[in-house]
Formats: sequence, structure tokens, C-alpha cells
Amino acid sequence: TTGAIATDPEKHDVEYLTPISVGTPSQDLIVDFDTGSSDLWVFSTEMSTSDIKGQTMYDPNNSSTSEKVQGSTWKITYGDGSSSSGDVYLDTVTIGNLTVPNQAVEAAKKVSAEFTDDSHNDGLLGLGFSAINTVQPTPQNTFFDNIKGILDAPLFTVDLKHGAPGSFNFGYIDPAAYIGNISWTPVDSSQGFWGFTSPGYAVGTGAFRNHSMSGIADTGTTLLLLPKSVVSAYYKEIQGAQYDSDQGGYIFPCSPTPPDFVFGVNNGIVTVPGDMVSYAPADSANQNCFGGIQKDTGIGFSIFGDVALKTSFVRSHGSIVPGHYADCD
Ligand SMILES: Cc1cc(CN)n(C)n1
Repeated sequence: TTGAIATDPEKHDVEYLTPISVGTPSQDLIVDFDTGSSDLWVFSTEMSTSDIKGQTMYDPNNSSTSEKVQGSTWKITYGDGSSSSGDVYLDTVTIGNLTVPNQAVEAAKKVSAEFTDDSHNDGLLGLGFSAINTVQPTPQNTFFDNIKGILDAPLFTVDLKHGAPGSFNFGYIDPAAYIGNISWTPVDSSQGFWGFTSPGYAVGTGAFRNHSMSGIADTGTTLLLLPKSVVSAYYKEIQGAQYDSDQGGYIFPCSPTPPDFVFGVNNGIVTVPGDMVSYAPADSANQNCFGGIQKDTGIGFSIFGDVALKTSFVRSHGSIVPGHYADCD
């Protein structure tokens, strides 16, 4: 079996939203597929209406196939400080043509303001490793771990695009999705993430600089967060770039287009085009842009978020041998 589902960027590619169906009869929700976490949680009828602003809610009482996991709860906090919590049902979940009949669906009872204010997003579907699922007392499997056994190959691919629909594919590698060679790199899943170490970077057409950067491929984070030494070396090449503590990041004149940022993936490279480093206007006059590359200070590792992923075709290979993570243009 294989499967594919389209994913659409919100404004400024801040997140990518993907349709799923839950329950019987099916309840259609649109959620954020997040390779940086491992809980499938959704807005639900168990929430206080003051925490809901337009989202679609999962109603387990309206599903003949929902089954409450008695005594189980979940609570999650993300790197951006957002959080949510609730209780747990087993129910049928379908993504495209792929169905898991007894997927753990974590019904929210509470969500933080970031989620309440994100009116188009009905929840998250974690594609990280099940080891970091937050359900207590018994952690639950991700959709990918539940479906992996019936896929033609135990892998999924991520193809995010700038301002255009992309896709998550399960169980196959679409040869039409990329040109050139695939560069594979070993995955360090010891922290529950799709971790890898990039060997270095280059600025614009400059020479490649060997500089190990260990981080995670994270579709749920918008920007590319790297060691502060690398980030300052990059912005040093942009006339007028500066760190603006009010905005919490580097900003720079939107024109001229900044230099490309290149990072290594094993023996290959990924190029973030300069016009994608200009992430969004930083001020009303549209003179300065907020950078898509920022510091990873305080996280403990780098985060290769959407700014890094939308420029390439990324593949996560969840085989039983140490997984492979591949990346290519
Ligand atoms: C909601 C959400 C997901 C992620 C990345 N895993 N962040 C930083 N915020």
C-alpha cells in the first residue's frame, strides 16, 4: 500500500495544513503534520467554547467507532511555548487512501492562545518517533508507526513548497518529485526526533565551511534555527542586517535579495534561495524583512524547519535498521 495527501501553506508559509478524516461517519479536520512531535491531537467538543475560534472539533460522541481509553490523558508543550492537553480515544483515522482503524486520537480539553488564535488549524498530527508521545500512563503510536507495516516501504516523504501546495507521501518515493541524486544521511532518533548532523554551510557563492550542525527535520517549525555563530556569519554578509531584540530576530533591508544559504546533508547540499531567507516584512513600511534563518539559542539543537525543507524534497525512512533521512533538491 502507498498513500499521498496534499498539504497547503498558510500565509507566509508559517505552517502547512493537511486534511484528515476521523471517526464514523467521518469527521473532516485540517491539521498540522509535525515531524517534530508525536501526538495526534485535535480540537474537540470537550473544550470550553472560549478556547475555540472557528476550528472544527472532533466529537467522539458522534462517532460509532470511538472508544475512550479509560484513565489516559495527554499534555504537550512545543518549542514555541504553545501547549495543549486532554484525554484519549481510539478511532478510525484516514489520510488520503490510508486508514488506521484504531489510531489514538487525543481530544483536547484545553489549548493555549496560540492554537485558539490559529483559526484554520484543527490540531496536530505527529510524525516524530512514538517514544516521545505524551499519553500517560501508556504512550500511543503515531499514525506512521501504525500504518508503516502495510506500506510498500517503511518511509514517508515530505515535499513542502513556497506558497504552493505540496505533499506528504507514504510508502513510496515519487521519482517525479525530484531531480538529481538523493543524499541519504543517518538518523539519530535517540531524542524521538528525525535528527541528523549537517557537515557545514556556505553563504551565497562562498566556499563551503565545515561546521557540524546537529538538528532535527521539523515540519512543524516555520523557520531555520541554527547555531548563533553560523547565523551571525550569514547576516554579516548582508548590508544593514541587525539583530532586533524587540522583534526577537535578525532583520535586514528587504532589497536587494540576500545571498542564498547552503547547508550540507551528508555528501549533498540544500540551497535556501535568498528570496526565501526574506521570510516576511518586518515593518509596515515594508522596508525591512524578518529573516527566515534565526538562532537556535536555548533549544539545545538546530531546527531545520519549513524554510529549510520547502526548498528540497525530504524523505524520512523509518525502517527497522537505523533509519535513513534523505534530502535532495
Ligand atoms: C505547534 C508547534 C509545533 C512545533 C514544532 N514541533 N512548534 C514549534 N510549535
